[in-house]
Amino acid sequence: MTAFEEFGVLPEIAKALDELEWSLPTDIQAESVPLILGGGDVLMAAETGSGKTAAFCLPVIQVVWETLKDIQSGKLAKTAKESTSLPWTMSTLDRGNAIAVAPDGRRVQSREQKEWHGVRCTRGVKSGKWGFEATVTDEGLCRVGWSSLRANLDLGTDRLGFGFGGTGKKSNNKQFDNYGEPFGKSDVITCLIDFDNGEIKFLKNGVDLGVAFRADRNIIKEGMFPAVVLKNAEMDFNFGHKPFKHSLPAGYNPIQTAIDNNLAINTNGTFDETGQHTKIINNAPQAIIIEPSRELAEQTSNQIKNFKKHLSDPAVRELLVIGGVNVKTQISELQNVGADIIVGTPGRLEDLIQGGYLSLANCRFFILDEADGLLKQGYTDFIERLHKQMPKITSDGKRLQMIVCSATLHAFEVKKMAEKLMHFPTWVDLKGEDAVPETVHHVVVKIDPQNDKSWHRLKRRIATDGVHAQDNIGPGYNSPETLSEAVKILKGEYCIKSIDKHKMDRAIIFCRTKLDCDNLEKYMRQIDKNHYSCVCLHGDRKPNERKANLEMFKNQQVKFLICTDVAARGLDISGLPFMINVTLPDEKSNYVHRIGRVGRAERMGLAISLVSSVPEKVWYHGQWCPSKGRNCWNTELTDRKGCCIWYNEPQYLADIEDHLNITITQIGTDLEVPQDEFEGKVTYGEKRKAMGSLYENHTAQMAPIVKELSRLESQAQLIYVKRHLSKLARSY
Ligand SMILES: Nc1ncnc2c1ncn2[C@@H]1O[C@H](COP(=O)(O)OP(=O)(O)OP(=O)(O)O)[C@@H](O)[C@H]1O
Repeated sequence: MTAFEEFGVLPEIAKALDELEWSLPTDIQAESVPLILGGGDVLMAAETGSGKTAAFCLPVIQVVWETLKDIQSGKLAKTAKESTSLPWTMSTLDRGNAIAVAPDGRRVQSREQKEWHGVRCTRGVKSGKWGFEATVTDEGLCRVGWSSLRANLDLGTDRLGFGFGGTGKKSNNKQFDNYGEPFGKSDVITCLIDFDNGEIKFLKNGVDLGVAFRADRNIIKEGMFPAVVLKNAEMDFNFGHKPFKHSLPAGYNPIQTAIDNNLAINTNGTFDETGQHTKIINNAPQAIIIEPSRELAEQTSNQIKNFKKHLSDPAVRELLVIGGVNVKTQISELQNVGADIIVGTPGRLEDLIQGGYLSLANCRFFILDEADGLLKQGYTDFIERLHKQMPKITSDGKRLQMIVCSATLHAFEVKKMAEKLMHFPTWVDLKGEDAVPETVHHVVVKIDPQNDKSWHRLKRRIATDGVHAQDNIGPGYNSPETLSEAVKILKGEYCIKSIDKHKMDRAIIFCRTKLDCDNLEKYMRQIDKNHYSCVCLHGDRKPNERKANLEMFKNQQVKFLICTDVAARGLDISGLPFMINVTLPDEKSNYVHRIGRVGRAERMGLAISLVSSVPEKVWYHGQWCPSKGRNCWNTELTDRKGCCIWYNEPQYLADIEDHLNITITQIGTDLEVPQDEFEGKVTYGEKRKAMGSLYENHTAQMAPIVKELSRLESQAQLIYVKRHLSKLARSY
């Protein structure tokens, strides 16, 4: 049995992992895989390169395959029917689409903040005197009571439903009147119905609040069912499966004891109407994985292909849905071949869903990779819209699982979203804060045009972004504009110097703008197109070119990949030894992601950031820029409706250090990187050799101590034996 199988992974998937020479799960995989297989919502925070992709892909593929297998064998239809026909639980069929019912059917939760969502019980009563208890288990708004099967799920808004709300109002047919008193978290509401007198009343924590409704007998005789409607709230129900907290008034019985003529069955929602999970529908996948960039989506999709390759009968169908690819091909694939797992970017996913080509009706896994990045890019509404359309409980009684991951998950936006959308989520958080892996050596070098005046006399230099084209600048000036231009020129030089100094033959280089990338690409090619062979990856390059460039870099046909933050997250380039930040990212979390392109899968990596010591005036084209940056020459500052800002890099560096709670090593302009005090000399791109040698050292260091301990141990034993013997001698 492989180590992965011990964590519950199917042998067929474990075989694929074995072929990839993955012998052990990484820490994040060991913690997350069992949680996801067990049905939980998970927030997965772990360093870059720690194997998060497999941590969610493996269990998702497995559950999807097992579900397909059950559907194929007809087992699912049977279990689904059994689970929803459980007596005296809240129904998974007769409920609003944003209300979750816990697996035992007795706790319900809605995280929808703007709308009410209701649910009814699987059983009801049509004569006699009955009661049940509902306990408020979380803050929020709730209304609980009785309704007939024909009533609106928004309890109390039509003639057929009778509710008592937390604000201290009773309601029927949209008429809200004061009743009893308000209730909230931890309060227990007993709901009572007396068919003989047509009375409905409530107790709060055992105190009788009096008759709330005298109901029309013609209505209640159809059968009345326990019902609740929630707005961002949670309630727990006891129909009599355990002792009530407060005894029922005389003459009333626990509703669960109703039988025969007293009993009514909830027939709302049948499998033929809603139970799509019992059949395979081509365009209704079981899992949606959202990635922030096309490259990352493609990478995840490739990983899935690798992991599932030995799963057959039925095969798991996965589909990549990204922009830049013909949409008609994707639609035809969805309609004709179908997909069980979809990996996509937000734009194209939205198009397919809006167009009705992709249905979320069977979705049971909603996965946000690089979740903080997606939220910061403004996809909050999109994510909420999709979540709203997904059933919170599938008709076979399984809960929608949401999995959210990133190396920088400790962001306000993520916590807010988790509170709103996730149900009882577990944080798998290996460090408790955003952190840089030990395998990444990251340093900064200060670029100071006042100290390093080499920019005065350069014969050949990088083309700059043109921000100072209209300014009076030059070596004779000492203006901020001159220094800003000088920094841009010097950064080109230091980038080349870094490559030469560390004999880099493979590196990813991050620039702030697409224009900066293009300029650096031209400059490197101009110096020596073979020695500095390079390609660009940024949003202005055509999808095919982006793809081809990344492939060329991965296959080592070119040495350098120059990119914007579009490539900051997630890209996994095997054994990449070096990265250079020509400018620090505007968004501090992206520092962690950018430098995390090296030092992955236990290989060592070096990240050098060039940080200007003076302010640099740079482009900043906002929504207001009519050309969105193309050929824009508005060098006014943004507060004057222009398209430039003064970039304060030392401040960005301080923010990053503050966020990571570290001081990043500063190296001199000779770019010499000090040896690591533990690792000694490191070969970047290689696995940590230190593991072996350090261990040997460690053994040598420990040897005299172990010897001394062993001497003391035998001395202690001798003393004990001597004492024991002399004691024995004395007793005889
Ligand atoms: N159990 C394992 N054994 C060996 N290699 C692994 C294992 N798990 C993952 N890897 C490899 O580690 C590398 C990093 O994995 P992955 O891309 O999933 O990292 P990540 O945590 O998602 O990083 P990022 O935060 O940068 O997206 C990949 O090359 C992957 O193939």
